[in-house]
Amino acid sequence: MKIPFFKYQGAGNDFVMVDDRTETFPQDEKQIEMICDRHFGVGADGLILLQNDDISDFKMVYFNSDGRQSTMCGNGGRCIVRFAHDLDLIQDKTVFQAIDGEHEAILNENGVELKMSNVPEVQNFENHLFLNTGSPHHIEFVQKVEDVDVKNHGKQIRYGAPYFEDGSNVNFVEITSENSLKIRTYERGVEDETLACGTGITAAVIAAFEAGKISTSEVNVSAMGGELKVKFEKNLSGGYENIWLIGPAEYVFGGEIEMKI
Ligand SMILES: N[C@H](CCC[C@H](N)C(=O)O)C(=O)O
Repeated sequence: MKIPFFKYQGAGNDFVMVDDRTETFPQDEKQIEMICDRHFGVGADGLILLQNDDISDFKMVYFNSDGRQSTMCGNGGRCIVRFAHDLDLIQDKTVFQAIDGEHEAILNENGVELKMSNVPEVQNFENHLFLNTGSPHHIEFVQKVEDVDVKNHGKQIRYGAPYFEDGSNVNFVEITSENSLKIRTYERGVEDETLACGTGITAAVIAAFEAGKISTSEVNVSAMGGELKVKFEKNLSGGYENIWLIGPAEYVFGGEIEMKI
């Protein structure tokens, strides 16, 4: 079966997008892995289905490049909003459903602004913090992100205690001012460094504020693939809400993929 696809990227985190409002896309792990393969397939960090939803504009279904469905993808969420706009499904505002619930988003001169799930708790350990921004994130602060062996050190943490097979995404963060930081991320399910990770960027900003390393609630983030901004509020019960991930989300090219039913 030939299926049209549309390649999008958000700060270098790239995705194969499929308009699956007919809900006929074969959700087959091996075929999705092959589509995401950078030599034998289209090549992407993940594949995203846009499906109809009863109560909101559309539904997002996310698969990592290992072919397995996974938790929330922040950059993928920003890219599907751009995709929905390009399909004339929405104008410049939307509300859609993802695996972690409802998300608002706005398209404007900043690119796409995506409202992220609330973060009720941040766990603070001796050498790292852990929180879930729609996906699980291990955050370590380092002097210089360019000195980190992200792939090997990230893999060790991702598969080590207490994460094991389920794993976590692993972020190395360098504070560059009281309202800016640099980040590099090892992504679970891609099993490599990606050029940006939206839920990771969000987690890094919240962890930096929680650890007293930044003092503002609007933070500029430099990822390997581009610049993003995170805005948030800390609430009276110690959690975080009204969290927005802001940055570019662009169409790259389209084509057709051959799939076995
Ligand atoms: N690899 C992540 C999901 C995608 C996260 C990332 N691409 C983002 O932009 O948030 C996981 O399995 O937890």
